[in-house]
Amino acid sequence: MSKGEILVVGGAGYIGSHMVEHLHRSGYRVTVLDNLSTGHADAVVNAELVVGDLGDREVLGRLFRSRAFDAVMHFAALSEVGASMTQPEAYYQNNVAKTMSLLAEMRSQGVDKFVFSSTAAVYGDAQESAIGESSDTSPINPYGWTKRFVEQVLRDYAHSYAFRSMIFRYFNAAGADPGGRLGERHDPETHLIPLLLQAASGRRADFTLFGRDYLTPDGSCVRDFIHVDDLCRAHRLGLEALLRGEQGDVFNLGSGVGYSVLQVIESVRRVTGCEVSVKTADRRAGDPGYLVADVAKVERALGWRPHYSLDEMVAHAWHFETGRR
Ligand SMILES: NC(=O)c1ccc[n+]([C@@H]2O[C@H](COP(=O)([O-])OP(=O)(O)OC[C@H]3O[C@@H](n4cnc5c(N)ncnc54)[C@H](O)[C@@H]3O)[C@@H](O)[C@H]2O)c1
Ligand SMILES: O=c1ccn([C@@H]2O[C@H](COP(=O)(O)OP(=O)(O)O[C@H]3O[C@H](CO)[C@H](O)[C@H](O)[C@H]3O)[C@@H](O)[C@H]2O)c(=O)[nH]1
Repeated sequence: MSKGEILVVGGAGYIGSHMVEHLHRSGYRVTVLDNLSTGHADAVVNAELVVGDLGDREVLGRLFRSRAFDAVMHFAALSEVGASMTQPEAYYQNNVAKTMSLLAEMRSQGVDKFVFSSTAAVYGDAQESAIGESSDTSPINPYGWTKRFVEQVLRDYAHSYAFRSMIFRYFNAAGADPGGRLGERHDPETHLIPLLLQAASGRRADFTLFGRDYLTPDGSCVRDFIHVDDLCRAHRLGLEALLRGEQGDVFNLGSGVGYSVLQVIESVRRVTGCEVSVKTADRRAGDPGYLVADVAKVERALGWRPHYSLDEMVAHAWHFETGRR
C-alpha cells in the first residue's frame, strides 16, 4: 500500500529526478509534472510523467482532478544565477508567476501541503561565517529574488489560509545517484563540479575559474556542497512532518562546511586521478564570495544530518560522467 500520493513538479530535472526515486523507494506513489525545458523524460522511471507547464491552469486542473494528491513538491524553476542577471523577466515569469498558478490550483482543489526548493541565493552577499535561517535575506540577483518572493507568498498563505509549506534553502547541490543511473545533465552545463569533471574526462578542453580576487583565504569563491541524496532525505523528512500535521518551517540544507573553488578543483584531481586545465577569468556577475550554511536548525527539527563528503559527491558525479561516455 502506498504511503501517500505525491506530485513532484520539476521531477525530470536533476534534484527532482533523485527525489522521485527516493520517494518511490520510501513507498510513495509519485506523479511528475515537467515541461522538459531542462529536464529529461528518461530520468523518470518509477513515476508517471505528465509533460506540461506548471503555469498552464488547464493541465493543472486536469491533473489535480485525476488524482487525490496528499502533497506537492515543487522543484521546477529556472535556476542559473548568471542567466537571471540578463533575463530577469523569464525568471520572474517562470519562478514566481507560474508558481502562483500552481498554488492557486492547489487551493482550489483543497491540496494544502507544499515542499518548496528555495536557495542560499536568498541571503545575497552574507556577512556571517555560517548563515542561519534568521540571517538577513537580501538577494543580489533576480534568481534569489524570485525564490525570496515565493517564500513570502508561502508565509502569507500559512498565515491567512490552512496552507502549510516546508521551505528548503539549498546551498550547492552536488553528486549523483550512487547507483549511477541518475546525475546532473544540464545543457549547457553551468555548475562547478560537472564542468570540472567534463574537463577531467576530456569532454571539455579546460575549466574557467571565475574570480580570484574575493576576500576569501585563497581568493576564489567559497561554497557549501550538499549531496543530492542527502537533500532528498531531508525533503522526505520535511514532507512526512507535514503529513503528520506539523506546521511548516524554513530550513537551510548544506553540510555546514565551506570549500573554495580551488579546493574543489583539488578534490576533482584527487578523486579522478586526471589533470584539469584551469584558466582564470573575471568574476561572474551576481556571484557572492562566500556562502556556508548553519545547519543546526534542520538537525534539531528533523533529525537530519548530511552523510556524504565532498570527495564522495565528486566520486558519484564522476561515476555518472564516465558512465555517459
Ligand atoms: N542545483 C542546485 O545547486 C540548486 C541550489 C539551490 C536551489 N536549487 C533549486 O532546486 C530546484 C531544482 O534544481 P535543479 O538543479 O534540479 O534544476 P533542473 O533545471 O535540473 O530541474 C528543474 C526542472 O523543472 C522543469 N521546469 C522548469 N520550468 C518548468 C515549468 N514552467 N513547468 C514545468 N516544468 C518546469 C525543468 O524541465 C526541469 O526538469 C530549482 O527550483 C532550483 O532553483 C537548486
Ligand atoms: O565555470 C565555472 C562555474 C562556476 N564557477 C564558480 O563555482 C562556484 C559555484 O558555481 P555554480 O554555478 O556551480 O553554483 P552557484 O553557487 O552559482 O549556484 C548554486 O547555488 C546558488 C545558491 O547560492 C543557487 O541556488 C543556484 O541554483 C545553484 O546553482 C561559483 O563561485 C562560481 O563562480 C567557476 O569558477 N567556473
